[in-house]
Amino acid sequence: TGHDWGYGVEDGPSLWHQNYPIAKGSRQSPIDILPQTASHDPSLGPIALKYDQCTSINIANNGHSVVVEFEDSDDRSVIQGGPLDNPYRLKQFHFHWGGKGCRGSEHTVEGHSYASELHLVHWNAVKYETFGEAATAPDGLAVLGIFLEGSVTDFKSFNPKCLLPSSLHYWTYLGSLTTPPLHESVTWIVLKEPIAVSEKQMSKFRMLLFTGEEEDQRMRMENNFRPPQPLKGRKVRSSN
Ligand SMILES: NS(=O)(=O)/N=C1/NCCO1
Ligand SMILES: [Zn+2]
Repeated sequence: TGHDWGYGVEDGPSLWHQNYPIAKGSRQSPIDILPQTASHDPSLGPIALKYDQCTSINIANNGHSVVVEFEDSDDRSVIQGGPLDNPYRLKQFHFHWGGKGCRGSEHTVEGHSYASELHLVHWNAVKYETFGEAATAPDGLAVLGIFLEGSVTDFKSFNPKCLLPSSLHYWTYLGSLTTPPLHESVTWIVLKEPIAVSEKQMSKFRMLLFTGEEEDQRMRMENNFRPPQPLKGRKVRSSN
């Protein structure tokens, strides 16, 4: 029941193509970002985040991550500017992390992984009626990726505004969802500066459980990240 995919040996990222052939597509995510190769594009303006009136609805363990859902019936929480032609509405945020140490992020920077990666998922409500419809359109989604690295500071609350680093410099490229159905509908915006989370907070993520096939099979939820995918000729652009 539930999803036909996971991060284990029997259902992990290398097998997803069996049920989701687009896994071998031409704009898959995540990728390994090479800062020297990213072309600096002066036409790329700053990204603007309006999360002040954000209204979270719930926080849930969906078996693959911990997800915080938002009210998306109006434009109270949007991202715009940068590579985006329209404002995109905040739908949810979730995390990917590793079992220990500094593996756990999905995007990597010159092969360097971070302990975790936060994804703020937004959809183009100007062009599409629902998140589901936007999720299958090439310009339907915009995901803001933020690296988390272990540090001794304590973790702030879940208000996305206070989760942001001081600099909003970013890399951007056209990619996909990193979890099935892997739709190639995402404009990725990955911030260059990581935010610091405490080891205590990281250990809390690691305590979240995957739901096993049999409810009594409580498997540990960790290493819920897809490895980098082929660039296939795509260009990664850099804000200033
Ligand atoms: N890891 S990801 O690309 O943000 N994947 C998803 N799936 C549903 C919403 O975001
Ligand atoms: Zn994600």
